[in-house]
Amino acid sequence: MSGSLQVLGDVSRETSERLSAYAALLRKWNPAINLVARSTLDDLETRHFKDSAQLFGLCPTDARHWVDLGSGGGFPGLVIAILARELAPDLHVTLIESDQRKAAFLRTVCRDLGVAATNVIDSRIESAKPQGADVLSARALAPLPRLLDYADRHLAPGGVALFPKGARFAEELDAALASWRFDVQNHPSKTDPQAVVLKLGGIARV
Ligand SMILES: C[S@@+](CC[C@H](N)C(=O)[O-])C[C@H]1O[C@@H](n2cnc3c(N)ncnc32)[C@H](O)[C@@H]1O
Repeated sequence: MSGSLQVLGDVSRETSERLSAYAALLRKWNPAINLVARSTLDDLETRHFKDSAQLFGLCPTDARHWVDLGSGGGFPGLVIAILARELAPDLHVTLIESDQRKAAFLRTVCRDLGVAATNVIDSRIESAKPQGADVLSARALAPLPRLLDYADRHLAPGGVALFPKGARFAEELDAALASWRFDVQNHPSKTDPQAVVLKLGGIARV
């Protein structure tokens, strides 16, 4: 992994080495448990690492608990945890992933890379204890209305949700507004011209 994640500016050599070690473990485990689509392995850095890292810049400075839902191979949550180790040492990261083999992978990466302030919950989002997150993220998990049900369970009052979405994000926002009200900012994706990162606050049922 290059020392500059571009979307973030420079990271230290130690962080860059941790990200590279994570990428190596991902390549090793991927054939067995399909952590990311094989077609994306040639472009891991942009498709997964930079795509995840861009969310870090949207994190409120006073956030203490970031919860990533349906983390899969660790995107975006585990990239955030690795960056936080250097850039936001007071930020604790929780990864919720119900697939036991993927959860085992996430724990292995955290242990091998010394990413200590990270907790992996290997249960379903719907049954995990409410997390009181300051920041909630989920990539490629569910349509926005379902993500808002999850936010209702796991977000603290005043917390924000960061949801990367594709070109049809406006339709998802319309569908969600039938049952929810929220403030929304659309941040153009730094890795995909069709995509956005939705930043939602003030989430409440209509
Ligand atoms: C399409 S993958 C996306 C993984 C990752 N966020 C990414 O962008 O690469 C969705 C992941 O969410 C997990 N998942 C789906 N529904 C879940 C639920 N209700 N509770 C916990 N994990 C769930 C799946 O096991 C899978 O690993």
